[in-house]
Amino acid sequence: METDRNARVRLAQLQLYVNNHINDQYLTPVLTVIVAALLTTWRPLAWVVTWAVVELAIIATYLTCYRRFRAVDRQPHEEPVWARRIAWAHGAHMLSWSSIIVWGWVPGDAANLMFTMLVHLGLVSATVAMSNPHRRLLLSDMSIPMVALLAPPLLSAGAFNTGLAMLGLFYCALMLCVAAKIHQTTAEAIELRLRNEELIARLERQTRIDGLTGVANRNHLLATGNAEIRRASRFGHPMALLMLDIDHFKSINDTHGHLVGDRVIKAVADACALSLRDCDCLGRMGGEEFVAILPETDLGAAVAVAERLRATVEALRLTHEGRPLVTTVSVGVTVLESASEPLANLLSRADVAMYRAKKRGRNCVETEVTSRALAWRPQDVAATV
Ligand SMILES: Nc1nc2c(ncn2[C@@H]2O[C@H](COP(=O)(O)OP(=O)(O)OP(=O)(O)O)[C@@H](O)[C@H]2O)c(=O)[nH]1
Repeated sequence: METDRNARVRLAQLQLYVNNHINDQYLTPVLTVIVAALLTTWRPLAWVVTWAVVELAIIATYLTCYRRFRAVDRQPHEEPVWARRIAWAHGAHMLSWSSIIVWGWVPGDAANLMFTMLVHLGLVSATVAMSNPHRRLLLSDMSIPMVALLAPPLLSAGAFNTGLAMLGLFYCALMLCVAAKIHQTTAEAIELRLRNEELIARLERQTRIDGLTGVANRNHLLATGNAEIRRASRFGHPMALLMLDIDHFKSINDTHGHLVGDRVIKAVADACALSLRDCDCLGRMGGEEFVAILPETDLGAAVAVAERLRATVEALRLTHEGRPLVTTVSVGVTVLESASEPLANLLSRADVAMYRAKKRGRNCVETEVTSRALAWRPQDVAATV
């Protein structure tokens, strides 16, 4: 979990880095042209044009890499791969700019030296400002312009050049401290955000899920039921509702204790949830009573589902201390009978049916529909909406 969160923090740092750099598409081509124009003062036009063309191609490559990164659904374990790709793509850009030193610098020409140093001061500053979120990228981006900033004055003798090298060194040290601080702050902020997101997701889950069984709780079940009624009414589709109650549950509690009773409730919920479709919603109404909302299901299909659930629970072979726990359910079935019918009506009909099943001897399925159900056809609604 902790390793996963670390990978997610680094992934978020990569995201920040890419977001920071995505506007390079407007800035870097313009800067390339301006710097190239200035370089023509010292170097032959053909060299400068070649450099500018190569640099523009490198910019296009790393921007493509960023766009891909933003377009895909990234998983935490892929972070090192993306970090490497992005570091290479942007590192090439930094190398290209730093190459100005190799061929653009004219030894002994102070104005030219100041120009190349200024370019690299700018690169180091921008790198700190934009690359700080991610250690790997900071390294790949910063080390090249830093070397390029310090190398030229060091290569020339004299107090002036030594002074410039010292200044450059001081500036780089300062920027490294600033980068470390920003890195720490952003990492903390990202980690806090991720923890908050996890917490919110857990809280949201808790408001929907029944703590004992893991199926929907009463509130979520009722909300889903109402939403499914609206959808079924709007499109004129059928919808069914089942009510399941564990038989003689009180005697399980009384004989084996509440903890065993809880285990039985959980086992029944698990078995029923596994037997339903993904689009169905199984919820615990309370105690040992469950309700299943079945979208796109007419009465015949709903009875078949109810029978399947009943048989599934009957087939459970639960034991406690070597003794079998006989577990069965009685199921009441009903369907949506008219457009926008209140959920309470369906619950009440399913309840009536379920109690009829109890009276019939339990471990069976009963249905309850009123005569209006026979008159109402789903397609009538579809034709009028
Ligand atoms: N272990 C446990 N027991 C619960 C829970 N909620 C309700 N109960 C108990 O479940 C029992 C339900 O019993 P009754 O409603 O009388 O029904 P029954 O014994 O299942 O009998 P029939 O429904 O008529 O088959 C009661 O004793 C409740 O205290 C729970 O979350 N865990």
